[in-house]
Amino acid sequence: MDYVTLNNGIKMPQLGFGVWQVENDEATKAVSKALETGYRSIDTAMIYQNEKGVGKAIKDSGVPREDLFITTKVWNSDQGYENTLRAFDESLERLGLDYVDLYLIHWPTPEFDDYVDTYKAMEKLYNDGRVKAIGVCNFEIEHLERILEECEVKPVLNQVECHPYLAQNEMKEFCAKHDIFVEAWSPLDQGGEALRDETVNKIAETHQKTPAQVILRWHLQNNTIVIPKSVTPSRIEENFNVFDFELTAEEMDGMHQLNRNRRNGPHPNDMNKR
Ligand SMILES: NC(=O)C1=CN([C@@H]2O[C@H](COP(=O)(O)OP(=O)(O)OC[C@H]3O[C@@H](n4cnc5c(N)ncnc54)[C@H](OP(=O)(O)O)[C@@H]3O)[C@@H](O)[C@H]2O)C=CC1
Ligand SMILES: O=C1CO[C@H](CO)[C@@H](O)[C@@H]1O
Repeated sequence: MDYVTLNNGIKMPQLGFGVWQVENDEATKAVSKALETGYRSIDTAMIYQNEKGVGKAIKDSGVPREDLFITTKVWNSDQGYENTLRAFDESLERLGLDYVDLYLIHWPTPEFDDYVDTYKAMEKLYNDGRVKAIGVCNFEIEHLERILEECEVKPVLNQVECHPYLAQNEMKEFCAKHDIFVEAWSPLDQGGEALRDETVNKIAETHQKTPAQVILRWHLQNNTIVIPKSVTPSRIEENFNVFDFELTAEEMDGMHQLNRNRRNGPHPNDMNKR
């Protein structure tokens, strides 16, 4: 397992495990399998409604708390200073933890213009030692610039949709300049088209690996943090088994050519649902 060092000195596994669209009981099973396999970073959110199931797997696993890296997120309807503090307490209780490693704003919802207040509540949680790191999701460069100008604690990462068909090159460049990691959500294109891509499949054949492993390797070699989701035990293992091969510069270049700026999720400026 490779770790990255975030801009506040905290270490985070570069490969983690996502649990969107997994209900509590199934989340307990999937996270238990992931922890057994060796994953140490789990990505959930209040809106996934599975923090309890995730918490149960953590508790049952017996893995020491300090070896785990647990991420959850404040949902759109909980934004604002006081709401965020309350939502955080509720998430912590559902998870059965006394701190989380990373707390993220789920969407900027720019029409409501309260992500700066939300972030300031997260700074309080950070300064009080209740979260080890804070960051954002789905922020555009203009949103990040406001946080960098108006707040004191730099976000450690921006979690955005990213896969070979949505490479996020501009965001990667901006984040690298500011010592902020990009974390890829839907890193496997939600199990869709990118896994069937001809270039990806040819590279997979060369290395005797699967298309998913090749895509995860591309993310890792781009210095991106990844959180693939699966409820299938064999895929949970497959997605973890990506540290014994490397893509060549030429293969990386071939993968970079696949970008077509094609999203599965909404554009962040269009996500203003509360
Ligand atoms: N901040 C945000 O706004 C968002 C964050 N996220 C986070 O990112 C995580 C990952 O993104 P997600 O959208 O779930 O999509 P992923 O790109 O991780 O793809 C998950 C899908 O791919 C399938 N899959 C997994 N591994 C393989 C494999 N090796 N071969 C073939 N198919 C595979 C899974 O099927 P199966 O489970 O049946 O095995 C599932 O259908 C989420 O779970 C969540 O934690 C996601 C969306 C938005
Ligand atoms: O993480 C995510 C998955 O769930 C949400 C919807 O329920 C999405 O909006 C979000 O991007």
